[in-house]
Amino acid sequence: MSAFEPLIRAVADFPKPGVTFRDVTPLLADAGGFARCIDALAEPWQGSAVQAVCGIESRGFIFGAALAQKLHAGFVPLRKPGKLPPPLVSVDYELEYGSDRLQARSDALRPGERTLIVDDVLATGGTLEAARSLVAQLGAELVGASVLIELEGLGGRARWQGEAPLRSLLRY
Ligand SMILES: O=P(O)(O)OC[C@H]1O[C@H](OP(=O)(O)OP(=O)(O)O)[C@H](O)[C@@H]1O
Ligand SMILES: Nc1ncnc2[nH]cnc12
Repeated sequence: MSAFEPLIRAVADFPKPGVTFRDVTPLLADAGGFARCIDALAEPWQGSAVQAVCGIESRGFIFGAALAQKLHAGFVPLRKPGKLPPPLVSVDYELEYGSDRLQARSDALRPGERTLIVDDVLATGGTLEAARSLVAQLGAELVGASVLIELEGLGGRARWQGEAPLRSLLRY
């Protein structure tokens, strides 16, 4: 078991019956655990010359911003609708419990900018695939994606398209 796995709380039947919610707030509240988690997320990308980290609203902002600092990269928020002013690029996607839209400023990434996508959880993979599509629309170079938690039963990895590696620290 990893050092920070005990800091993730499993909550049955949240936010709806049948879903086991993986709550990362105890991990965030633990200074040492959170620091070790960011170190572990950063480790595979240390030699990859990452220039921008895209974090997905909202829990992906927390891990993505800390990871961007660790990798000496900029941070780009990929946001839910109605949060960013135009001009924007947008992608619609399906969630484990609903549907949503992800947006970025149309000049958020430079063409060819070496970009890493970060989120807390990979479930059905719709969110991460939407983020990949936004990065492609912006003309950046996708280095890869990292998530803290991969829910293996939900098929998210199979939806991930292209050559860029997808890494997860914990799998359930
Ligand atoms: O792989 P998927 O099935 O697409 O699901 C994963 C996404 O679901 C959660 O986000 P949520 O929309 O609940 O937002 P939050 O981070 O604001 O809580 C999680 O933070 C991921 O972004
Ligand atoms: N089971 C889950 N736990 C936490 N975040 C999630 N996002 C999508 N599915 C989730």
